[in-house]
Amino acid sequence: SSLSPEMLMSSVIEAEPPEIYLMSYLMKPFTEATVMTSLTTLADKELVYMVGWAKKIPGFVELSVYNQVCLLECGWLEVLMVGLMWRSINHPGNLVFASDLILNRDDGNSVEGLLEVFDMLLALTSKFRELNLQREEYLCLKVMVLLNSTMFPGPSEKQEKSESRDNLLKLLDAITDALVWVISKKGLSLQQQSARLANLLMLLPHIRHASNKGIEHLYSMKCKNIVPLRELLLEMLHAHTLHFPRMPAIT
Ligand SMILES: Cc1cc(O)cc2c1CC(c1ccc(O)cc1)=C2c1ccccc1
Repeated sequence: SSLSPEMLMSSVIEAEPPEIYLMSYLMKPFTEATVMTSLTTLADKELVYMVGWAKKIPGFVELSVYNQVCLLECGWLEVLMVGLMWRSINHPGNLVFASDLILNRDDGNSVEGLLEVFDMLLALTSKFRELNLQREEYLCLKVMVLLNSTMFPGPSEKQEKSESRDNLLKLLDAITDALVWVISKKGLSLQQQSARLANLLMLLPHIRHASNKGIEHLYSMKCKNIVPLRELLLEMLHAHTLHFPRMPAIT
């Protein structure tokens, strides 16, 4: 079923989760524990919405459950960070985790090791701003980081064609076509369109790098027992510490 870029785009716009609030006022001065606990509380709420969001991406639920789980376990922090950077795009120097949880660079100093990752996120957000990233481009990138978060083993010498892997490749092509279509609507020359596509795609390795640094840092926080991670987050974090993709006991 060939999905047109317009149809995929309208489904992705529809799928967007509502704005999340922290709903518990973070007292200054921030401590390691209060900052990390606030981020954890917020992320926990966002992760629940993220599963529903993913399932509204046309074709996602047609993937094998194993592939759906792998993509979410591998890409969840990249997806959260793309959303964070979008919310922060018009707030230079700040990270708008939520409208009631806005942290600046100095707040990153309150948690050991956090400043390094904050600076990556602030630099990436500045790049989004410089590029004048549009909402539909942002929505495509967010779907892309999820679908591109892990490679599935290609057809080895065995002839079995994993249908789910092919479906994922089709989905990646569809979201790429949607991004190309969104960029083509801006009236740029063909050369400028391909340059813009390249500029947007060149952000993906940096988003992955920030996510990997974030996972590392979050894991260090967990080991120091600074932040009470709820079971969902523990599972998501645990998946990154295992070797990917792990074979589940049951699919
Ligand atoms: C930079 C950094 C370092 C770190 O150790 C942890 C996190 C982050 C960012 C971040 C985050 C949270 C919500 C968002 O919407 C977007 C990013 C988290 C975080 C914290 C707890 C649970 C899950 C994720």
